[in-house]
Amino acid sequence: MMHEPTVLADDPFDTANILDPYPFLARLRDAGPVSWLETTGSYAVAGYQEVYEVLTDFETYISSGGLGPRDIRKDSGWRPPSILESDPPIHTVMRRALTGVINPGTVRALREPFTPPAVELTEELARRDRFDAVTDLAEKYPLRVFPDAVGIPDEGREHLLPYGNMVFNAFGPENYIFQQAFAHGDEHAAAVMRNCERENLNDTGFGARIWDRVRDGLITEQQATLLVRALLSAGVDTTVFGIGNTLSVLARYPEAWARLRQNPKLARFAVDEALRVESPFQKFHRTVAVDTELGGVKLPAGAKVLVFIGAANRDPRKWGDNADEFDLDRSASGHVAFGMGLHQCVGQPIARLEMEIVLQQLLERVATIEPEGAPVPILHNVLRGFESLPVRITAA
Ligand SMILES: O=C(O)c1ccc(-n2ccnc2)cc1
Repeated sequence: MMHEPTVLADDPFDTANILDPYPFLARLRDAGPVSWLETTGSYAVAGYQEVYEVLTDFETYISSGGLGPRDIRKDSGWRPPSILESDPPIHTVMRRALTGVINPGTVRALREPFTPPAVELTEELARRDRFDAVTDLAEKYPLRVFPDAVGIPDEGREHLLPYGNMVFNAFGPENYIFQQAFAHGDEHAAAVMRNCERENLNDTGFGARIWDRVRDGLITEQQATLLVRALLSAGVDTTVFGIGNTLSVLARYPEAWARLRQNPKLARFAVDEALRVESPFQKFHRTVAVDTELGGVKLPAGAKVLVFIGAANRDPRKWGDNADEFDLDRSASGHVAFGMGLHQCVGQPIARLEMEIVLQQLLERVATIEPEGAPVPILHNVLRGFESLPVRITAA
């Protein structure tokens, strides 16, 4: 039988709930399958089962309304819609172009060029007894390897992180975090957009391969530009936080670190379990396409649904009573840190490769790692990560 959603006055985008999200997320899961958030004027799903349902039913919960609180079909967003803000059939063509370029086969070849920068960075850090795992490593490594993989010029790379910060904060409300991210937005956007044009891309990177699909007649020139923009929008911040979050978790589990040093092949499982516990991409919206019901609650067409990835990844009904804990023996498969279904992250082979390489190189050179003081969480509307993560280490 149908019932009203639980109404919550909590603001998921206020400072307290951003800096320490998990108590609020537990309350949200316990409030019922679907809640109504008065502060954002959207429904909310935080349980694994309901999040899985929303992500996989892409015809009821659509993406062309945008991932933010506003329906960009009505008042067009701040830029042309991306693959992320598209539904079939437009999405199908763009996704096919991207999976032809980025897939486990093409990404496997990146292990060779992606490894030396991780060796350099970790060798330098292992000579110290303390460092900041975010500013000294997580923020540096992706910028050493990913722009070259896309094939963009050297100049202008300093705009990549700030631009990604804008893009992701735009999936939240236009609060002061959003305003700060957009402070020099035009400059960042112009620099990034220049590097999406074919003439500014080299002939060997992912960018050129995407433009090849224009020549094949699969996508238009504008779609090629938007796909390269997607890579540059998403390919840096997400992996910076993925690396930082993985290290923030592992630094708190010394026995897991010791086991990983004995068996570095477990790095892949450690990355998945860390992404489940501290998901970089915490939340985003979907838009209800047709009147529907979920968890006994009626959802009218046009409504926005805030999908709490980070809450689903810690749902005790899915993961058990120690869901908030890192457990190297848990199978984290099925976690939704990379989404699920039609829009599941096409960049995940690259993200996984970067996180595994950094972790494996650090494991080789660092015998023990532990937090040195409290990490500083970043104030961000939808990403979970740290501005600073001071650690103390002993060299191997
Ligand atoms: O086209 C864009 O702007 C865009 C595309 C993809 C992402 N994304 C988010 C998480 N993984 C990828 C973000 C932005």
